[in-house]
This record gives sequence, structure tokens and C-alpha cells, in this order.
Amino acid sequence: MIHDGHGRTVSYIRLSVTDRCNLKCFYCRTDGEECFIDHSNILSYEEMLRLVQAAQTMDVTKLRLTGGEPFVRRDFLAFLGMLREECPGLDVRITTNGTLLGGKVPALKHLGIQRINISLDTLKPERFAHVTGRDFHDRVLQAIDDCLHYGLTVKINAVAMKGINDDEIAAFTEFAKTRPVDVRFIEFMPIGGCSHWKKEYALPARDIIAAVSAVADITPVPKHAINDGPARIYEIKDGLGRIGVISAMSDHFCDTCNRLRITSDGRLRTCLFSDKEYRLRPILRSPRLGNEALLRVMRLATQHKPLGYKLLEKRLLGNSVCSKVMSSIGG
Ligand SMILES: Nc1nc2c(ncn2[C@@H]2O[C@H](COP(=O)(O)OP(=O)(O)OP(=O)(O)O)[C@@H](O)[C@H]2O)c(=O)[nH]1
Ligand SMILES: C[S@@+](CC[C@H](N)C(=O)[O-])C[C@H]1O[C@@H](n2cnc3c(N)ncnc32)[C@H](O)[C@@H]1O
Ligand code: SF4
Ligand code: SF4
Repeated sequence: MIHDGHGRTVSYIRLSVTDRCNLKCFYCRTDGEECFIDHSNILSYEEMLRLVQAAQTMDVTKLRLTGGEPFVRRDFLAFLGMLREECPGLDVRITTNGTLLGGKVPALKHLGIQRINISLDTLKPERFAHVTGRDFHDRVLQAIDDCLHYGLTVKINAVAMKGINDDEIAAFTEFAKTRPVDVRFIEFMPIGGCSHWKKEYALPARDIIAAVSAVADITPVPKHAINDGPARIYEIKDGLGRIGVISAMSDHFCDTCNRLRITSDGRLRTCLFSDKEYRLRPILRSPRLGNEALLRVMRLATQHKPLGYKLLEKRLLGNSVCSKVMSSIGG
């Protein structure tokens, strides 16, 4: 088990397989012009597999595949197959916008995917189109139903924004009451050079929980396992599902942070809020350097993993805590 300089252990990698996405959620893709990483700089699946295998030797047990939109990348299912074959025992999860899942859920099940996080900020179709730029609300609802039908564990991610979807907390609570899903409200984070974040959008977790409590009887669930995510989860009395909050802004969870991020062009980021990156691609592509060199950098990076909330307090970039957009970091 590898420890960082603040005594935390790393057991979880978030790997972005692409920076491309078929949606343009206004809180995430703030890059005005379409500006994607050049194909030649995107890691091949073989290179990604090498990174994952190296991470496993550092006792990483959980891998989340994210993006951009992971299902936009060609042969993504084949990559899942490679991971299943080459990394048995690894807990592989996916975070997706759900819009491209149509017809793929049986294959996911077959490939051993048991858990999936699907983003859905609103239960209103017109609002969905307004927030994401595409009219795909039906597809996401269908994807959630398909995943539940095939027995996958589903978490819903909803970025909570005052003036945008704060009037839907009761509706989402009902959604979680009537389906076996965790609906997690995420506080809007000021990520990306020209982030659209404004304090007027801020909806702190305590206000969300107060609004949920007004319509349901909820009880906090204690965290148990090292790989429990950053969400604080609440059971709903007589509900099939649960409600959660990811309070990255108002009540940070940096002291239990157990994760590293790798972008699709092979840059290791030790904190969502820090622009400091460690370039793994040149090592992967060097004919001279092997896994030992990769591991050396990964260990060194981990030692210097910061406490993100301190960067948030400083907010050196004005509105934003870091310059890279969320869709190219992976969330
Ligand atoms: N600040 C911060 N936000 C995070 C971190 N990990 C995840 N998030 C945010 O939480 C939201 C949901 O992330 P997911 O991709 O669903 O991953 P997760 O919450 O770790 O998932 P689980 O392991 O299923 O709980 C996204 O907006 C992420 O950016 C983190 O370490 N720090
Ligand atoms: C960057 S997306 C990538 C995966 C996939 N495209 C999706 O939407 O689930 C991962 C998560 O980051 C969240 N996210 C994006 N921008 C955010 C922001 N500024 N603040 C909080 N969460 C954000 C999204 O809602 C999503 O749940
Ligand atoms: S990466 Fe995810 S959150 Fe960002 S624009 Fe695409 S679908 Fe929306
Ligand atoms: S802000 Fe950085 S240190 Fe804090 S929980 Fe997120 S990734 Fe970890």
C-alpha cells in the first residue's frame, strides 16, 4: 500500500479514456472552441493497460473509467474485455452520461461490470437539452432502466445548481425512493480556465439535505470500506434507493482522498484541483524505460499529493481552481 505525504493511502485510479464527449454540459466543457487532444497523443488501450497493471503493483484495487464520454471512444467494450482478461480481481467501474448505452448493457454485464455511475442533472427533458446541449433525456432514462434490469448497481450524479435544478430536489428524492439507485447531488466545482462557476449557483450540501429532509425521512449511512466514494449517503425511510451529497466545496473530504487521476494523454494528476501533472506517456513510449520508471514517477507523484481544499482556498486563477476543463480530467 502506498502512502502520500499526508498519511493517506492510494487505492483508486480514475482513468480518462478520451477527452471527447457527445454532450456539452455548460458546467463541464467550458472550452469555447472544440479543442481536443490530438489522436497521436491519446494513449492506446495497450498503453492504458500497462498503466493499470503498474498501478496494481502499488495495491490499487479500484479503477474508474471516465472521460469525456468513455463510450464515445472506439472499441471501448474491447478495452473492458482486455481489463477483465489481464486484470482479474480489479474492481472496474464506469462513469458515463448514459446516452450511448443503448443495446450495450448486456455486453457490460457479460464483461463483468457491476457498477455504473450515470450523470443526470434534471428530470425535465427541456432542461436537460438546455444544460447539455443535446436532446437525449430519454436515452439516459432508458440507460438507467436497462442497467437496473440487468442487475447493475447504479448511482446517479446530479450537479446541484441554484437557479438551474434546485427546484428538483423533491423530484429526485422521489426518483430514489421508487428505484434502487443512489442519487448523489454534487456541488458545482470551479474547474477549467474559463469556468462558468459563479457563487450564485452554489447550493451547499447542507441546504440540499435540508430540502430532502423536508420531503423524506432520511438517516445517514456510516462509511465502511476504504473504497467508499466521497459521497455522504442517506437511507430514505421506505425507499428503494438512497440520497447522497458530494460536498467538494462546502465540506471537503480531502483527508480521506485515496485516488490518482490519469488523463487520456497519459498525464498523472494527484488532485482534481491541482494543475500539477506528471507525464507518463514519454515513459510508456520510451524504448529504454520500463515499468520501474513508471512506478518511480507514480510513487514520487503520490508522495507530493496535495490537500485540494487548500488550493481551493487560494483560488489562484480567479474563478477557477485549475485551468484544465473537467471533461479532459475525467471528474
Ligand atoms: N473534489 C473532488 N471531487 C471528486 C473526487 N472524486 C470524485 N469527485 C467528484 O464526484 C463526482 C462523481 O464522481 P464519480 O465519477 O461518480 O466517482 P465517485 O464519486 O468516486 O464514485 P463512487 O466510487 O461510486 O462513489 C464528480 O463530479 C467528480 O468530479 C475527488 O477526489 N475530489
Ligand atoms: C467529467 S464527467 C465524465 C464522465 C461522463 N461524461 C459523465 O458525464 O458522467 C464526470 C462527472 O463530473 C461531473 N462534473 C463535470 N463538471 C463538473 C463541475 N464543474 N462540478 C462538479 N461536477 C462536475 C459530471 O456531472 C459527471 O458526473
Ligand atoms: S464529460 Fe460528462 S459532464 Fe462533461 S460535457 Fe460530457 S457528459 Fe457532460
Ligand atoms: S480536492 Fe484533491 S485532495 Fe481533495 S478529495 Fe479531491 S482530489 Fe482529493
